[in-house]
Amino acid sequence: MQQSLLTFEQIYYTYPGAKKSALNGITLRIPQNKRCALIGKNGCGKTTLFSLANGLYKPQRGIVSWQDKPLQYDRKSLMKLRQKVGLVFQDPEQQLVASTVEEDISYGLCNFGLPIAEIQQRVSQALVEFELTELAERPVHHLSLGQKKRVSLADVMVLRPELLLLDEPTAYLDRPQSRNLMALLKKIHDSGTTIVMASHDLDLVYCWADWIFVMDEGRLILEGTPQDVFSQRDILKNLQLGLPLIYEILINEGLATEGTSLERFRQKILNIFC
Ligand SMILES: Nc1ncnc2c1ncn2[C@@H]1O[C@H](COP(=O)(O)OP(=O)(O)OP(=O)(O)O)[C@@H](O)[C@H]1O
Repeated sequence: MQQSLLTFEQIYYTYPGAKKSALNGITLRIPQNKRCALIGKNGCGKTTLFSLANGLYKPQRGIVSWQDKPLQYDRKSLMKLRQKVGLVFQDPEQQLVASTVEEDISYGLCNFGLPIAEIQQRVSQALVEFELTELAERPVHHLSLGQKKRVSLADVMVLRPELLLLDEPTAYLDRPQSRNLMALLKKIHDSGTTIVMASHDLDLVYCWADWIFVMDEGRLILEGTPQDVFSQRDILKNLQLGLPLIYEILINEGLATEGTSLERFRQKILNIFC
């Protein structure tokens, strides 16, 4: 059986003062080394689940475990967890804290108390990897949104997490920036990092993910390979999610049939776009 990195078991979470719970007994296992996508309507609980994954919130009921060990919520344990589970928020403004790009990338490493030489080495490497060297001295509030998103990803990746959670990473990015981001994610995944991406872009999800979770009203409704999930048209229609346009064209136009020929098309598209 595939090893799980992070496990949510029967998780319930209600925001303070809210009438309805955001998570309603969700059980979900994040498999190691996969490119996972989390999809679902606005407000179904994706961001909340991410916030529980790195201990930002604590469930009122249920257990979140890292490699089968229940999370501990004391400061030291949470620091350790956040080195392993990196969360990149949808809005980079929520993440950027320092005045310059270089300082921002070093912020987390300083918090973790790493030796200065190692901090400098990791920051220089991140500046190169994320093509931020020319922006190193720039104030973060002078950057474009796409540049801010790149910095927020660098902030997290510099800590070398084993699991990377990305909330709507391509939201507001233009096409070239989205493609650059996907190229970066490929490198990150190839280096052994498990990725979970919450996204409303079903075409991107269809091409990129090798495992998909479908949520609704704080629960997991479906999970599986892109083929497994998108062949469940009726369930997806009831959830008002629809299908990826690429998938619909391939099937409706008779260009591919569900099964191996469809998977071949998917792999081809993946090679072109991601
Ligand atoms: N800080 C908060 N206080 C109270 N309720 C909240 C808060 N944040 C989210 N919620 C509610 O919790 C539910 C789940 O929200 P969440 O942001 O997790 O959904 P989501 O799937 O990420 O949505 P989206 O696709 O729009 O980003 C929603 O009903 C939302 O209104």
